[in-house]
Amino acid sequence: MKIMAALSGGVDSAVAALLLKQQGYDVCGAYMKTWMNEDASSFMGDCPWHQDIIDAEACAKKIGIDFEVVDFIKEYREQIVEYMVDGYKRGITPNPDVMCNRRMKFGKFLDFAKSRGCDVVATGHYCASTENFDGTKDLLIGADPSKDQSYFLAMITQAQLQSASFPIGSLLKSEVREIAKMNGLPNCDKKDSQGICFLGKIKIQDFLREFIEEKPGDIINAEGKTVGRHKGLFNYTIGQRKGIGVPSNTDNKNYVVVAKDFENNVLRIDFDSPTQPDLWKTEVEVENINWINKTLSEETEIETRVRYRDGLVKSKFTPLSDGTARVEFSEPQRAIASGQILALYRGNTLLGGAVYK
Ligand SMILES: Nc1ncnc2c1ncn2[C@@H]1O[C@H](COP(=O)(O)OP(=O)(O)OP(=O)(O)O)[C@@H](O)[C@H]1O
Repeated sequence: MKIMAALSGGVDSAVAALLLKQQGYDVCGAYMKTWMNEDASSFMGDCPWHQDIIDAEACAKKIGIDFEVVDFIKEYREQIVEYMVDGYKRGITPNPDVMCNRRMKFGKFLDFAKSRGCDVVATGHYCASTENFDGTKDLLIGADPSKDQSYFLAMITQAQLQSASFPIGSLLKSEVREIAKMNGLPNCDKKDSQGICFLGKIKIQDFLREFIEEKPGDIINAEGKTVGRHKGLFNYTIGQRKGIGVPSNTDNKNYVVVAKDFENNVLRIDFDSPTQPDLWKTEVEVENINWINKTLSEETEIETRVRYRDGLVKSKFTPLSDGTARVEFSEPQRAIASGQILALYRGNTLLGGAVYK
């Protein structure tokens, strides 16, 4: 079996490649050049990708595997950047990191790996997979609770999982760094990447401003009174407290964004309280449901993760006749935005994902 390691220049993917090599697999490595690398550099200024390629190549050399840089700039623009900009233009909140796994890393990049004679793509994600008796695979939560990245894989398919390897999923981050140090990987002290993978330190609003015309409109409070002007709805997130620009007229109560009324170009705000019905939801509808292995076609008690950094919540999943589903949470969940991803779990197993309607 030949494996292509997706090397980002970071320590996690370098250790993933190293472990596979040490286990005796035939491994090669590649860095995926995304849209950020060229198109965006004009308005994003200094980007760390030059260093990432240098680091990825230096690690490959140290591990003793072939390395190449693949140009996916056009594909990334079509598959991820356009999906994201288009979503914000329609008033929803897309999730480019989740889509990057489905469409790029285990989509275009996997196709490329196959064209190079590889059967599997290995990444440095903190998650794991196991094989069942019937040959299907399940995707499991990573062993390091503070690093688990299974959420980002909620929209991958069984076929993609069959061609995926997650060599560091059973390790803690501290162990990964230790392995990198012990084996002299040149990036062993490199800081972890943060934020949306292709934006790095750039604020999403600054990025979107390049593509979406800012349409100012009214800010309306719970009594229906216009209390200010917003700068364009894409600049705001449900649940946001800071930067609304409307001072609170009541002691000890702060305004929060509770809804983005896209049709009327209105930003709705209210006081932040656990009983605010737009802000706190015990029930949501989801669409575009993806099952990684088995489909749940009946009402089932499962766990869900509302967003990446959140814990698991006990939930009742009820499929509806039109391919959508209703999800009832055991306790209210804050600031759910349409277009974002709800990850579906049972115990340690990631069942799949769905998009908030
Ligand atoms: N530009 C890239 N080229 C190739 N593979 C990539 C690239 N960016 C990310 N990956 C792969 O996807 C995995 C998860 O990406 P993420 O951006 O979350 O990195 P990470 O968790 O910080 O890991 P790392 O330390 O390897 O950068 C990486 O471990 C790597 O295998």
